[in-house]
Amino acid sequence: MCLDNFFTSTRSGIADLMGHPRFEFIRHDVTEPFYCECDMVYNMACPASPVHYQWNPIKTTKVSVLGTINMMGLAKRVKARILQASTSEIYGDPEVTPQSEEYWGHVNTIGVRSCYDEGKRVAETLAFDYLRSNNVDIRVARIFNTYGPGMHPYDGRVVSNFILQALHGEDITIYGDGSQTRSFGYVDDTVDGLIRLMNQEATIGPVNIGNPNEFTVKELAEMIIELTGSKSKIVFLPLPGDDPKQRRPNITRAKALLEWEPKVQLREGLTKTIHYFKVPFSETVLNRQRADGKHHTIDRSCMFIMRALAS
Ligand SMILES: O=C(O)[C@H]1O[C@H](OP(=O)(O)OP(=O)(O)OC[C@H]2O[C@@H](n3ccc(=O)[nH]c3=O)[C@H](O)[C@@H]2O)[C@H](O)[C@@H](O)[C@@H]1O
Repeated sequence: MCLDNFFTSTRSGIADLMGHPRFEFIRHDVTEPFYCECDMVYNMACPASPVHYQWNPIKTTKVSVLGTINMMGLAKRVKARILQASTSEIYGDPEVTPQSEEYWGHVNTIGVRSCYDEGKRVAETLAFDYLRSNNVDIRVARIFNTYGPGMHPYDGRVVSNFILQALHGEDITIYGDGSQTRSFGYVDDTVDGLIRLMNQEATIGPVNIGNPNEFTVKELAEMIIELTGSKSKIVFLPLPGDDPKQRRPNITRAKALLEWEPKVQLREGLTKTIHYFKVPFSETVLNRQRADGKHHTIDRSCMFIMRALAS
């Protein structure tokens, strides 16, 4: 069963699953309670791109707070195991590197990113309080900068922005001087890590799920220009408020307890992602529709809103 309100996604993302006998889609916003029978809940709900989550920051906080309360309540009622998707952003602008799960973070409570960072921190607190108060069977994953095929072209995050700019021959927009670092995790590795965390008994978390290989944003831009063979030029724009200077996971816990580590490194992952973006978005959707012989409504207005938000 999949719940989504399509705030940052489109129907095309699940088009190939529609009609599958073991897949059920329900349009729902997790800030409202939800009732069903289930064994496991993955609470992944929340806009994750800074452009999206800052667009309606109060709603972003509501998703992390009310949404987590509603999903924890569901897990409590039906005695389901629940995995809460947390984020590297709970470490804020970290003063230690790499970031291990013991680090409490360095977060601005009143900045433009606080709705997401503090919202996700409260979501972790709620998960552990539901465990302590109601014995809910929780798992908490801290996900680091995931990218890959399936991303919305106008997601607004750095990987999709740079690839689209490179493919269209537009300027590559580096915010700041490009010396800030990120550690990019390929989507298949992230999904594998989340499923392993859900399906084991050794730890409830929090567990960092990310690739410890760290790159500057400028290195990322140069790699994407090289892999696409683009003639795009790099331009430098102002750095957004509270943008973290460095981010790199310590994954000792995931290695030891989940026997997990990333398999796909950045160059390979980017190559697959570039290939995905080379097929025009609408064509990808149409191909999927042709493949399963069904017609699915494409929420085109969403694409245009995303483009406006990202610009
Ligand atoms: O994935 C994570 O661990 C978390 O961090 C991300 O935040 P951020 O790392 O800032 O994500 P991006 O928007 O992709 O930015 C990465 C870096 O690239 C820079 N950037 C972004 C976009 C762009 O066009 N140019 C550019 O230089 C940003 O300023 C930032 O320094 C997102 O908030 C979440 O997806 C997530 O929870």
